[in-house]
Amino acid sequence: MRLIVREDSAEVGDYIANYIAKRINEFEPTAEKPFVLGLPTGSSPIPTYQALIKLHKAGELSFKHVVTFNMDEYVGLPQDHPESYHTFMFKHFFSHVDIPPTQVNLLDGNAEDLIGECKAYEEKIKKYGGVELFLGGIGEDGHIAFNEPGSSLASRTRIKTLAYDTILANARFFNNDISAVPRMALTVGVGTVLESKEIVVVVTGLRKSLALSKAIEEGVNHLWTLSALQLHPWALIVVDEDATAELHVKTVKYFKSIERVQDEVERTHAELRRRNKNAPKQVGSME
Ligand SMILES: N[C@@H]1[C@@H](O)[C@H](O)[C@@H](COP(=O)(O)O)O[C@@H]1O
Repeated sequence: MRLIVREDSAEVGDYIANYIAKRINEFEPTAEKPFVLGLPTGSSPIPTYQALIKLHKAGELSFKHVVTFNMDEYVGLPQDHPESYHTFMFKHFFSHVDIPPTQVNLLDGNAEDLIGECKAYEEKIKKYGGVELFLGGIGEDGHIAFNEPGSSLASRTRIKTLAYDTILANARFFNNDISAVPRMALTVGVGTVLESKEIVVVVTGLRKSLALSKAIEEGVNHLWTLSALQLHPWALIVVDEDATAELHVKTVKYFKSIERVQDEVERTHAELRRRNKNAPKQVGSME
């Protein structure tokens, strides 16, 4: 696992957007071989979406051959409700880029057969050959998507009852009216996320600092579902300084030093490739 620390949420957003853009561009997606991208909602990924939109408007990134799968959606909230994740995604991202709406996948929290909806979602992901990169955010209790504490680390897309803490945390989006927050959601499982080729998670703000320390400084534990990332071969967490508040100074210094060494290695390789086109493209990884 890699941890990248940036000064604030705007820098985190820029870092992740550039990272995703590089992955998509290197993949060279086509209609036959689209790039499959998993996406989250929440306030933390908004700077990433803004930075991705900027890259798109600058002509550096296209979503024409990108297929997206969102992580989760509330159950029972009308699709056009201002706080549905469907509305969120179009408002903050999809409406500003060139992704064809037919390539956007969101769970339908109003489906008559919710279990069937979850099953079909998993099947559709499989049909595309799996998710290439899953971008995620976390809740204060360390949940990834809506995989609340105690979720099976092998869980798949399913209906989930929300933890009371999450209902409280999300009440800010419903005029602080706790009773207006849906009690259930459809969410991809921890197992679904772990199956993607690569995972990138955004963690910003002091509120998330305890969850971050539990997830990376302690063992894999279903009470902090983000910790399951430790089992993944290619996981990256990008955080701001505030989110590191509960980490040991040693941990932060360690991950910062790895980033410095990796930058140096990449610069050396870029220089080698400039001088000798036959130099190997791959440099060592940091996972
Ligand atoms: N289900 C979503 C999560 O997927 C998201 O990560 C979390 C964080 O939201 P925020 O970034 O606003 O703190 O919100 C909800 O709980």
